[in-house]
Amino acid sequence: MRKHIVAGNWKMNNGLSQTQSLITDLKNQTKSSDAEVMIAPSFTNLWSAFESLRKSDIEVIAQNMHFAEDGAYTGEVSAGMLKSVGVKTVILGHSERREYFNETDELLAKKVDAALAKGMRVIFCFGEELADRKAGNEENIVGNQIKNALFHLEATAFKDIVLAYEPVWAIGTGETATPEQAQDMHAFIRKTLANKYGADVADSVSILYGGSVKPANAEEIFSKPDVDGGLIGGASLKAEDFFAIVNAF
Ligand SMILES: O=C(CO)COP(=O)(O)O
Repeated sequence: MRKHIVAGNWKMNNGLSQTQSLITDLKNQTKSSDAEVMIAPSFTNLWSAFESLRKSDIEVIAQNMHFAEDGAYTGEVSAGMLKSVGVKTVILGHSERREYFNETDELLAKKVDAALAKGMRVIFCFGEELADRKAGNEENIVGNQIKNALFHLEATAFKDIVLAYEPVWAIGTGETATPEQAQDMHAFIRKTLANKYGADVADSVSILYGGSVKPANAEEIFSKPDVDGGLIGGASLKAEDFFAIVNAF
């Protein structure tokens, strides 16, 4: 059985006191689904979030990392640093990193390798832009993003990989992929994995959908057979909304 996962990507939101109050609110929520729950606060709040959630089953994860072990990379954070504050999972390849920080497939391949080498789990994000979808080119774009950053890996590496399909046109826009569009793309992603690594690997990898998931649409999206969870932006900043989504499974 593939894992159901709901992860909140807080992006560049919440200072220390807001982080602590949101975590208090999260701890007051009741989980009634089998989904693994994760939150990704900013780097500055990882340690305090980890400490506050030590006894909870909400995992604290990071939004990004550098590929180098350490050294002269001003402003960057390594896998080792993340592990030193209890973080075991990192989001890589978010479209905002690709767009605003010029992260390429080639760079992301190095980051994936660095994270896996440290024994971390990776939530690897990708997705097409609106123009790609309008041109009917979305499968090509997504297929290449996956191949270029991940297909140098051995099959065994996929036990530590979670995929997140986030169509850029649906992020923060209020526009969601329809459940059918999400299902079609997730099925394509699984087929792409199966062609390279075989059905066993393809069937074992959780594929999350991200892009304007809200309490009102989560249940329908999560009901699709190849949608194994969600990567949630805006709606993860309110504990009640986030748990309504967690409990949509
Ligand atoms: O980018 C996202 C999660 O990583 C999605 O953001 P929204 O849920 O705000 O559209």
